[in-house]
Amino acid sequence: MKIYFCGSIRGGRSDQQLYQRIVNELHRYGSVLTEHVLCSDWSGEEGPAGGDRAIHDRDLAWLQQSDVVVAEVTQPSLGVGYELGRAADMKEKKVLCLFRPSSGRALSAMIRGAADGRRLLVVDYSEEQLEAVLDRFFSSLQSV
Ligand SMILES: O=c1[nH]c(=O)n([C@H]2C[C@H](O)[C@@H](COP(=O)(O)O)O2)cc1CO
Repeated sequence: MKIYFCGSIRGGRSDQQLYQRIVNELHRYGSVLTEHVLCSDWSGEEGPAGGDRAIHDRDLAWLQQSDVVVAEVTQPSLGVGYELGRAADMKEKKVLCLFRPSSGRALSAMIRGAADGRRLLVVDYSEEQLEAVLDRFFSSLQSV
């Protein structure tokens, strides 16, 4: 299973340690195409030659190839919102958005309002529930 993980980079890195935990968990279910989201530099990766254009084109190709998309959406990020919008337009792409209400933020209506309970899910969770939430999501894929 190819998993495309989305998390904020230039949108802000305050959840970086949580992204690490999520990616570690995701390894139990498949290969994670976007490990570089864990990069420590807020401005993004050192980057492939070709700069932002190359990052965009490479990521969209990975998004196409992926079986599922898992996004941590608590830290608002233009890039993550864009990836989710593109994924929503890809037929039969399963998308899980993870949001922590304890952040005190309100998730964009354009993400929460896109949830259809089937192909695109938004799950409100707390960090202690992470493993159980992922387990439920990936088990539900097997039963499809
Ligand atoms: O260097 C990068 N590499 C990269 O793959 N991305 C992608 C993956 C992340 O899920 C998302 C983060 O977007 P943003 O940087 O706008 O927060 O965009 C974003 C950047 C920097 O914008």
